[in-house]
Amino acid sequence: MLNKKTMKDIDVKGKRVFVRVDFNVPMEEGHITDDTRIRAALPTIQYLVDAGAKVILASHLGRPKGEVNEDMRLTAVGTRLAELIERPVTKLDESIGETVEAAIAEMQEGKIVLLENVRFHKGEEKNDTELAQSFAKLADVYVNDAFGAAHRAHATTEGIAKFIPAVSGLLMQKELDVLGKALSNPERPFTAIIGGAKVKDKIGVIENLLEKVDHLIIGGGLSFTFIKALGHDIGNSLLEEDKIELAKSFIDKAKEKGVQLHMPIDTVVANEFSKDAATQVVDVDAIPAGWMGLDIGPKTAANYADVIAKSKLIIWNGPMGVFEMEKFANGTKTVADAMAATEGYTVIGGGDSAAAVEKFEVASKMNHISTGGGASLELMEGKELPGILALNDK
Ligand SMILES: Nc1ncnc2c1ncn2[C@@H]1O[C@H](COP(=O)(O)OP(=O)(O)O)[C@@H](O)[C@H]1O
Ligand SMILES: O=C(OP(=O)(O)O)[C@H](O)COP(=O)(O)O
Repeated sequence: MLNKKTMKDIDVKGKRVFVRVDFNVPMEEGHITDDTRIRAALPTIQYLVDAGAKVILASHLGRPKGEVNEDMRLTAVGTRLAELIERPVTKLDESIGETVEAAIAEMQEGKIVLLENVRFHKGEEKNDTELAQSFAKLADVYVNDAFGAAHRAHATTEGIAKFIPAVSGLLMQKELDVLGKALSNPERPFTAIIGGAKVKDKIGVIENLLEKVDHLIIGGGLSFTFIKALGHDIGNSLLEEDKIELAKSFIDKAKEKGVQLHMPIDTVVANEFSKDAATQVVDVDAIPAGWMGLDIGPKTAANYADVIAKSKLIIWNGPMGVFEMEKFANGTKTVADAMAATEGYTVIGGGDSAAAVEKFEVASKMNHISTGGGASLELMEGKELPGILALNDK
């Protein structure tokens, strides 16, 4: 990997170690529906515990926008972590301040404290220097193991590294090793599949991907901005109005670059966003007014499966539809099954795509399941991630 110091390059015994993890796990009604990200951080935490460090864990959960949000507390995460690591985890209700400092002052070697959601502070996402210093004050060393948030320059992912020695964790290293190898000289045909709902985050990524891939497959909520760009009505489907022109330019750029851009030709539409909605399959030029597209249609799914079958490297980020609801799960399932069956090297990026392959019981058939969606995409684009850049050089 990069020439950055890792946890193993430094002595952590007796030290207070601030570990930024990505415990941004999917939750439903207070319950964790997929604990992959917690499991993925266990080797780092176990290593530090065994080495006699005082382990201070910090993470975000969701997007609380700088305010305390009762539904986004890390309490359930702390409970699950304690079960998985088979040790007590002291979950605090704050991430900075006197109570936190007092709790840390009492810690013995090998003990684990979990701070509250760091995004309850406005300064976190703004990478506020004062907040970063408040975090830095809690510890002697900083370990960044939050690969999933490494593309964010926030106080706990970037700012803090300016104030105390900063190194990478084991998960961070593993992700960079595997993805780095796959991307440095990709086997071709190289296919990227982009779906999901974070249109704003992902649409820009597409431009850079057009420089790298042979096939680009578009699905999920994202695809409707493209369908609109082709001049079709999309009813109540997800739309990023101010990105329509950009989507048009991507369609042109794909032609110029000789990239095969695959977009939905049919879609499953619903009369409301609900698991009990009425549904019908229509071509993308026939979406009825008032209906919304919540999955790719069967013709589209079959096309995508063909492309996946003939690719040598496939990176998948974001589900093809609202796979959490059975009526809209087929497109994502077809793609997951095609990924499981292909002889190409398969990489899954992102919380929801990882959850989807778990749900469809094909996780063990994938070559690598990354804990980072946006982060793996940015890496794929050739961008340098701020959370990694900020770490100390070897
Ligand atoms: N057509 C669609 N309309 C609305 N939401 C969608 C659609 N397709 C997929 N989604 C939703 O997108 C979410 C995942 O998006 P995102 O967070 O971008 O993916 P990831 O976590 O894999 O990066 C899922 O919860 C899924 O229900
Ligand atoms: O879930 C995450 O990103 P991902 O959905 O792109 O994998 C990370 O925890 C980052 O979260 P953010 O996109 O709210 O900064």
